[in-house]
Amino acid sequence: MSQDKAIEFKDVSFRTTKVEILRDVNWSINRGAMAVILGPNGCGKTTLLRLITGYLWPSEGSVATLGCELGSVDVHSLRRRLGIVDPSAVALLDANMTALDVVLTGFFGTLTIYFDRPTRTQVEIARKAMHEVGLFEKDNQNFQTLSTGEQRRILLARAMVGRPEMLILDEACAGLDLLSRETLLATVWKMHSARPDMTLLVVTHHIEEVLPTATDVLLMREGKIVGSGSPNELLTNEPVSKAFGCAVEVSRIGERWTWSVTPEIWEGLLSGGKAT
Ligand SMILES: Nc1ncnc2c1ncn2[C@@H]1O[C@H](COP(=O)(O)OP(=O)(O)OP(=O)(O)O)[C@@H](O)[C@H]1O
Repeated sequence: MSQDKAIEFKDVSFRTTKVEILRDVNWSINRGAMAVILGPNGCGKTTLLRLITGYLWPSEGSVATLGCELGSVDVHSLRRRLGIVDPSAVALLDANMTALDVVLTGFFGTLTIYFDRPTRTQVEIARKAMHEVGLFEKDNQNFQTLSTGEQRRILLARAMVGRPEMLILDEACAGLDLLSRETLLATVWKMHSARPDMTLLVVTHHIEEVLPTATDVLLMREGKIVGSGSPNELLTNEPVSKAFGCAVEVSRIGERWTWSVTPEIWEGLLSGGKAT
């Protein structure tokens, strides 16, 4: 285990009593990295994240997050060093909160603000975070009435108030239109540029969400690593097609990646046959 590493998986397998979900995962990223875990539905991304955040325990091997090995660390104090943007949390938030209240819950790791009394300094920090995500003037608006794109940026501000050493985006762009997605990505990119020591981990199944300055990519399929390396090495037709189980054309346009699938493989997809 190295203190320079933000994440370190060594020979990790994870299984329930019935199924093996991850097998032989060896992967590490340095602190300050901008990393992406990319893979299709069901490849094990959420399970990897639960191991990183200490909600699950490896069946074999070891997992270290921010230099702390699971098993020899208080996971609650570890989680305070992480900022997590998880859109599925929206459904769990107290419905009566303003946007500012939601940002303030980031200090307490809670889903409501009514049992906590934020200090004046915390309110100031929360307002600054709202400013940084471009939503300063929405402080008093009920969170549930914000657009989905605005809600995501508020969740980002919530994740940032505790000055996390690692920011984790868990499918943070899911359900966003192009402009909302790009606004969120641009905000995250700017935040990371202003905090080069902060590690950024983006978990996604969309190649378009790989940021221009990403340093590391982990490609997953069916609980196993298809490849890990730099975006230039990994984001090419062969490894991406292997990970996603169909023939994909990957293109780099400027500093971004995009992909497409030609209708020639549709027949194979519809008949449940070969799609590659
Ligand atoms: N508790 C469990 N019991 C049985 N199978 C499980 C359990 N948890 C996850 N799985 C299975 O493990 C595989 C990986 O699940 P996981 O949620 O990690 O994938 P994912 O890559 O995050 O998927 P998605 O992108 O759809 O969220 C899936 O096939 C899932 O059905």
